[in-house]
Amino acid sequence: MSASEKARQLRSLVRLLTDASEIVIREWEAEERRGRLKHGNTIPSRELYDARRVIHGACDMCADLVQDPLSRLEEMSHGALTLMESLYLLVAAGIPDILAEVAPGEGMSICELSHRTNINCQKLARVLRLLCTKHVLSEVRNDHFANNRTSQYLVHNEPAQSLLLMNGFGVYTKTMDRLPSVLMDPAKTHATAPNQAAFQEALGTDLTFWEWCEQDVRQPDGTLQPNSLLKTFTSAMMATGKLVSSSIISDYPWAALGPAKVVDVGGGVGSMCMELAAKFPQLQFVVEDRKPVIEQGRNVWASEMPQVVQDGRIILRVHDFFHEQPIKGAEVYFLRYILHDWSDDACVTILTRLRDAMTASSRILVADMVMNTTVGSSFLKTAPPPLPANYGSASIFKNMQDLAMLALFNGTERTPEQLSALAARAGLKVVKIWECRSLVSITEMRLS
Ligand SMILES: C[S@@+](CC[C@H](N)C(=O)[O-])C[C@H]1O[C@@H](n2cnc3c(N)ncnc32)[C@H](O)[C@@H]1O
Repeated sequence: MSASEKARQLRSLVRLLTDASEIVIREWEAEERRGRLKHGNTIPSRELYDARRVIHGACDMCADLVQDPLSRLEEMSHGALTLMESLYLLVAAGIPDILAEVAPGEGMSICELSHRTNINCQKLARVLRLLCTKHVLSEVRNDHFANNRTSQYLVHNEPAQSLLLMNGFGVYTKTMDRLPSVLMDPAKTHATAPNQAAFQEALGTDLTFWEWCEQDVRQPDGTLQPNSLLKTFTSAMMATGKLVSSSIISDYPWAALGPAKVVDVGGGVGSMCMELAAKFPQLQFVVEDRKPVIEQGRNVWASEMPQVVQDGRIILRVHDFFHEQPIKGAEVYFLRYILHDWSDDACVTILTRLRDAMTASSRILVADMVMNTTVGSSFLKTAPPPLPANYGSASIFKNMQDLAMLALFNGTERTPEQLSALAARAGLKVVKIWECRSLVSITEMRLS
């Protein structure tokens, strides 16, 4: 790229940053006038949502433009694992909760933190300083650390803490470590089965991730106990679900469905339906999943939403989504975080079972990440140039999740075109992609 091209690009990015920043500042001021404190997971306006994406993508593109390529590559190559493990240590040692005991302006001395966590003082300081450099924590004066806006979010927040613990668990790091060798192995590179992924190579098992998680683990005293990863995973799913559920509720016209039946296929314990039930009293729900999950779900609903159970608005039933769908003609068949776990052929079977149960007024709502490429898609909003069509780094988490699905299950996050192709193979058509103000969008499918 010539000097003048680089200059043009840098100036354009800075203009984007300036304009988007003004939008963010206006929204902050409006919030302050309304006297409400905004937390990270409330729903932003469309304008604010897009401005955030622009700032995120443009900052990284500016860095790419001005940074030396080798230092950038070196930073990325070291960065992910080091950051992941530092975040893991932060949470595993309980540091955000400990720091919540002191005034943010004062902070806590590293000696006190070392005493409370039993971690060597100098070594702990180095880990915390890496997180300060990444703006996750603050060093308010020499050797004194305090929570900031980001680490404060973790304080006594078990689901959010579980998310960071889960990623730092050996299972995930070992699995990602085996991904390159599995992709380069001619015998394994084309595998699509959920028990022939990097996960099986890493853990030396033939079981799928789900089966492995549900196996009891022998303890040092010889007793068998449930795998602790399962509990952490369920809690982490709650944190991820919470991040996206408000946008799923706000960005699809649920109220217009009236007294409709929603079948949550592979619905887990039914956490999404709980949120919908609280908001839309006319809706009726069926949550379907595997037996151990449904048993857990019955307890959760009895304690959290007993009135909905008594009113007969919720049915929890054991159902394998590869078999005939027994609830015929429901208005909505909802699939959140299901298709991304499975290969195309498996997804076509899941969708075909639903197609066979649908009538003209039924729809399938797929709530998954919808991937955009840097080149763009006619189904999705395109970022302003010179950003790539998918807003660049603002979408990087989607690509990371996509590779996590590949490594764990041979699963995939899909583009609109790939979702349309799946729908067509199952005798369905995509009628609309509802772009939600979160990482997950809703793809609506009808009978074709
Ligand atoms: C990633 S979780 C998503 C759960 C829920 N939809 C949500 O958004 O919280 C995938 C779910 O699929 C369920 N599942 C896996 N295989 C299944 C099958 N063959 N039939 C029904 N449910 C299945 C799992 O038990 C799990 O609850």
